[in-house]
Amino acid sequence: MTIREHHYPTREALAEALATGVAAVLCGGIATRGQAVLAVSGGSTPKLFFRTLAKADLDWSRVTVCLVDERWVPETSDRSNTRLVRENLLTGPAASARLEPLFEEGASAREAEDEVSRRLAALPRPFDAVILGMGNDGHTASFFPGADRLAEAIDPQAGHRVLAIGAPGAGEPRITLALPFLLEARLLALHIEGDEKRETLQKALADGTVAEMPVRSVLRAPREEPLQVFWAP
Ligand SMILES: O=C(O)[C@H](O)[C@@H](O)[C@H](O)[C@H](O)COP(=O)(O)O
Repeated sequence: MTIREHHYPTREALAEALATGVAAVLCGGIATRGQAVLAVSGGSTPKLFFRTLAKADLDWSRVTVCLVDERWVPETSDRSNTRLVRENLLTGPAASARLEPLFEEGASAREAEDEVSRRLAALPRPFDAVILGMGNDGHTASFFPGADRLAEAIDPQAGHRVLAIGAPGAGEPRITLALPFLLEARLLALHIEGDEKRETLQKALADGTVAEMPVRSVLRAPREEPLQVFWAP
């Protein structure tokens, strides 16, 4: 896939630009099919982007937000990506968006997989926008090096929408959208910040295996539309 890099002098400028781009895509989805779906990543990077996007002037009641991946912890945990989205994105005008969480109380990630998959099946496809993050170990979504179900998660033939996944570097068990589902998105973006992540991306773009740096499964995927990389120092 073609990679288009957008560099900004500050994280604030990046957040403004990414929020403007995502809001435009969501407006387009609402205009053409009456609703829009946005899948976002968790972790520490997206907070400022979420707070900026939350102020966008669009009909949020027609937007569904879901996560690219989730750590299998309840929303009371400060590791919960759902909590991060609720507290930073679903605020102000965006509070009227619908949240489709990946977590199910009282079940393991593996037990909840079918039910979460059924809930996701009810969402319009392709998603309007998918915003990925990346770790310095070369993971994106919950496609971690050494993950127990990495092959299934990135295999277009496996037929998963979502799957439970575990890896030594992942902390708690996780659930992640599968690669083919992510690749369908109208806007596919990778949001990274700092010199270390820029170097990680350069390394991922060079030769090497997908198992070693699973973000390569995205970078090397056959997709006509480019991957939009947003970076700031
Ligand atoms: O739940 C998560 O951990 C993610 O969705 C994950 O894929 C994230 O995007 C990267 O780990 C980057 O995380 P940071 O922004 O914290 O560096």
